[in-house]
Amino acid sequence: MTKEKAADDGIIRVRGLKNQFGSHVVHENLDLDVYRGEILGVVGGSGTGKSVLLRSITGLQPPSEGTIDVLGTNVRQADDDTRAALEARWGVMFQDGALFSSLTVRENVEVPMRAIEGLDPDIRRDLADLKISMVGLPYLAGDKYPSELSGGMRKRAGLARALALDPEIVFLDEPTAGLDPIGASAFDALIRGLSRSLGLTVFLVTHDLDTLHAVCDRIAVLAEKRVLVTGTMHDMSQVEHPWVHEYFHGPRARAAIDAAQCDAGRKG
Ligand SMILES: Nc1ncnc2c1ncn2[C@@H]1O[C@H](COP(=O)(O)OP(=O)(O)OP(=O)(O)O)[C@@H](O)[C@H]1O
Repeated sequence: MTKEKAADDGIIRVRGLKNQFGSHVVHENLDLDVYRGEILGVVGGSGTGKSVLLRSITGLQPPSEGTIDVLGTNVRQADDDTRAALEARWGVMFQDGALFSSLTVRENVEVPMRAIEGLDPDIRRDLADLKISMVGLPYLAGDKYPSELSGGMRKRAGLARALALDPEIVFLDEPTAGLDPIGASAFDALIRGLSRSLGLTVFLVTHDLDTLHAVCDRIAVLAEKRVLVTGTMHDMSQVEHPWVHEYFHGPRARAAIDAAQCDAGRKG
């Protein structure tokens, strides 16, 4: 996947985005393209506005300025019906899974499906169980409440809910945060496998260098209130900007490169 992708492959197109809270300008003149079928990793220092960007694209955080097109629809100008139809074509997984604590995992996954008129409850239940198994949770997890699950299982449940309506795009906010390294690698493999098998486009906010190596086709770096640079991991290693250089050449970056090479060696 390269920066020269054809414009009609663009599935998300952000132009001139501005987000401001009081006098605090988080984004200014931010442009970003996400291409169909790719896994885009969004990185940047703490407070650079990665989550705000995700929330702007998904309509949860109305920006001060700019245009946001998703799947050919201008998100900011869409009427309620158009927005509802659009929201059915994407799924969002928030950091903590954002599950309803009073519902079982299966009931949580069924929540987005309740918007489908005339869907038989038994079929809805079966579909929810299918999503639960797709994310690698044991069958019995469907009957459990979020509080009865480990952090990693809750994240998987959150992903199952994001996949409830067979979306074309999934937005993931720090999916591996708080997981141990083995759990994080397993989650990386799950994201990669689902993206490839379902043809999903993935917008993935992360701090996790291992995830960038293992999962992402392309990286977008947020700095100086905008998307400073986009490209492959290899492209990132050539960028001279101080934050980008430190992030992609620091001790953690070297450890992640060693781990990725080790993994490639095992597979090869
Ligand atoms: N609703 C809000 N009201 C006021 N300020 C906000 C609001 N949402 C976000 N911000 C501010 O916007 C900035 C960007 O926040 P955001 O959570 O997007 O950063 P981030 O890059 O995701 O950070 P981190 O990597 O630490 O999660 C922060 O300074 C935050 O305090």
